Amino acid sequence: MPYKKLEEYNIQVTDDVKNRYKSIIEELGEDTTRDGLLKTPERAAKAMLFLTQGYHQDPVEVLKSAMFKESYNEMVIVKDIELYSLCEHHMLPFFGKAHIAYIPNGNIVGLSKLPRVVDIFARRLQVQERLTEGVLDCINDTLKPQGVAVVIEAYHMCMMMRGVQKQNSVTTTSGFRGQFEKIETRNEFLKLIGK
Ligand SMILES: Nc1nc2c(ncn2[C@@H]2O[C@H](COP(=O)(O)OP(=O)(O)OP(=O)(O)O)[C@@H](O)[C@H]2O)c(=O)[nH]1
Ligand SMILES: [Zn+2]
Repeated sequence: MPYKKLEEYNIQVTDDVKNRYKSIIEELGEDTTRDGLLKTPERAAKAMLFLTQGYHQDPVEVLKSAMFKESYNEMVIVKDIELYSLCEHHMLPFFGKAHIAYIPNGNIVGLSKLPRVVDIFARRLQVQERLTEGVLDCINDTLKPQGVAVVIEAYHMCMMMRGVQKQNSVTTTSGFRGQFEKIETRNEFLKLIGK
């Protein structure tokens, strides 16, 4: 699929999706002809298409579009990348931060591309574990660095608003490849992100 910048993404809402949202709202007991709800099926459909636009975007293309030959071979860290995703079990948001590090192996990548890759994987129906591995493997396979590390910390609305109703529990997932499999490199990264 061709690489488009997120802001250029053209979202099409079909009447079919709109009508399905309308039926759901009516099933919930609401009146879809009242003023406030008239445009809600369309708005909801648009919002959901926005939140799942990652299915139409290629993270490999994003990384390849800004890879530069450089001899720098120390750790590069982009931390505190905010992320918003949807859990695939309840289609409720989970949100938090991603921290990414890599050690180049001849190529560096445009820094903004790392948050873009996070967004592409986050804007799909996800579990936090697969989101973490998706970002990790994409960077590892495309950039082929000496090592890559990804840590994600997130709050899950399905555990906050419903279900067990725990407001303060944070889920942390992580993945390490290459040099970061060595304990001292991993510890340096964790120290630099404040963990
Ligand atoms: N591993 C993992 N689990 C998740 C994630 N997001 C949501 N879940 C969990 O997915 C599970 C789905 O379990 P089910 O028992 O089928 O669903 P449920 O009856 O709604 O479960 P409760 O949330 O416990 O009420 C729940 O335990 C959620 O907390 C995630 O990113 N990773
Ligand atoms: Zn859930």
